[in-house]
Order: sequence, then C-alpha cells, then structure tokens
Amino acid sequence: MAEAAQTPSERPQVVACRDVTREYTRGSESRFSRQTHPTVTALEGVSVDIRPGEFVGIAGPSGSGKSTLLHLLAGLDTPSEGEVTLAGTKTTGLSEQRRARLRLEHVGIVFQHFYLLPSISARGNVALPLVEYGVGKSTRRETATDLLGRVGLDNRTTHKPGELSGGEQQRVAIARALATDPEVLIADEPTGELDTETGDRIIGVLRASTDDRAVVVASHDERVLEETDRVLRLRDGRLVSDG
Ligand SMILES: Nc1ncnc2c1ncn2[C@@H]1O[C@H](COP(=O)(O)OP(=O)(O)OP(=O)(O)O)[C@@H](O)[C@H]1O
Repeated sequence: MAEAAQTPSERPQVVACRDVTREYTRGSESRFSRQTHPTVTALEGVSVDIRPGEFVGIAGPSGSGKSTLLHLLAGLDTPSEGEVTLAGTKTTGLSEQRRARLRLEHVGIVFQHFYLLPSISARGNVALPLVEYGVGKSTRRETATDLLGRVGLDNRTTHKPGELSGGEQQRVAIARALATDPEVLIADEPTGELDTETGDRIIGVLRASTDDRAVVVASHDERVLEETDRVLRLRDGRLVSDG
C-alpha cells in the first residue's frame, strides 16, 4: 500500500516501548559510608507505540516521568527493564556510539533551553547536524536556509542566537532538529518559557512537522496538549491513559 494512503494507525511504529521500567540509583557507596540512597523508579511498566504522522503529547505532574520517557523514546537513555525499539533497532545493548548514530539518523531533539551555539549564525546552527552527516557545504546552506524559511525565519538566517528572541531561538532549535529529516521529532517543554503568542507559533511549527513523521512533546502546557492527536498521561511513573 502506498505510504500516502495510510492513516497513522496503519503505519508501522517508529518507536515502540514494551513494558519499560527506568530506575535511578542515587549516590553510590563510598569508602567512608556503605549507605546507598534509595532507588527511584521514574517509570514502571510503560508500553507505547508511536507511528509516523502522529502528534503525541506526554502529560503528567512534575516528577511523573515525562522527561524520562522522552529520553528513552529518543534513544538518549536506555531502560532498566523492558525494551525500546527505535526505527526497528532495540536501544538496549548498543554502544554509546551506535546509539548516537541511531539518533542522528532517525531522531530530532528540541530541548526547552535550545542549546544553540552562541558564536555561529542561525543558519550555521541548523546546518550543524548535517556536518556530522557528511553533507557538503552548499547543500548544508541550502537545506538550513530552506528550514529557517519553513519556521518563518527567512530574514534571520545570519543572526546569532544572542540576537534572536526566545521564540526565534526555539524555532531555530526546531529547524536544527529537522535538518536530518528525522522520522521522529522529540520536544521537551518547547513552549515552557514563551509568551502565549510565541508559544502558539511554536505549536503551529510542530504541528506542521507531522506530515511524514511522529512528533512527541512533553508539556505542562494545556494549549500544546489540546493540539496533539493523542496524550500519554503519566502519574508516579505509570501510564494512566493513552488517547
Ligand atoms: N538522573 C536522575 N537521578 C535520580 N533520579 C532522577 C534522575 N532523573 C529523574 N529522576 C527522578 O525520576 C522521577 C521522574 O523524573 P522526570 O524528570 O522524568 O519527571 P518529569 O515528569 O519530567 O518532571 P518535570 O515536569 O518536573 O520536568 C523524579 O522523581 C525524579 O526526581
């Protein structure tokens, strides 16, 4: 069946979590103390499928496991138990280097605090993942300029991050995350510190990115969650609803 004729629910999943648990052990034994801190179970028994074309929200109170789940979905972290399969590859057991390659090839990541390089232009920042990908300079420039146009920043391509507003920097970060044309775009609190109008613009840019990929957003912002197709609600590390 042609891809275009498929609805998101008919497409194969791009990320699958099966009965995933993530525990953090805080502190460690030292020479002077045998006492270890208790283990925190940040996620427990979470199973989720995410397919291209879906705009998925992750919601829940502070500490409920949203960022932990996002990091697992993005291949930034691996579960203590259970399995995460990203673009057909299980993340557990891969070396750091192979996991980094898997992310480079399949995932775009947007953090709340952008993490743009201050000394280079918006266009240079967007082109950075393509350097790692081995794309030539003129194609990098062309792609980065095109992506900045798509997020409404045609007239800011040569500005450095410090010369841009928070919302503009966030749009540069989204354009950078899209540079490698990833199958899944992951965003952690992308509207966190933005005013309503700027936040709405970011939501629009994320929504417009879902045509051929999955977009997964962890957020406290109900305006973001209302725009998604589906919300995964977490409480105390457990998935309490999916729909
Ligand atoms: N590196 C870590 N070491 C120890 N505990 C951690 C670590 N990261 C997260 N936790 C704990 O895991 C739980 C889930 O954290 P997580 O950051 O996933 O929650 P969250 O829902 O994203 O919270 P917020 O909305 O406040 O960002 C919390 O109890 C947190 O304290």
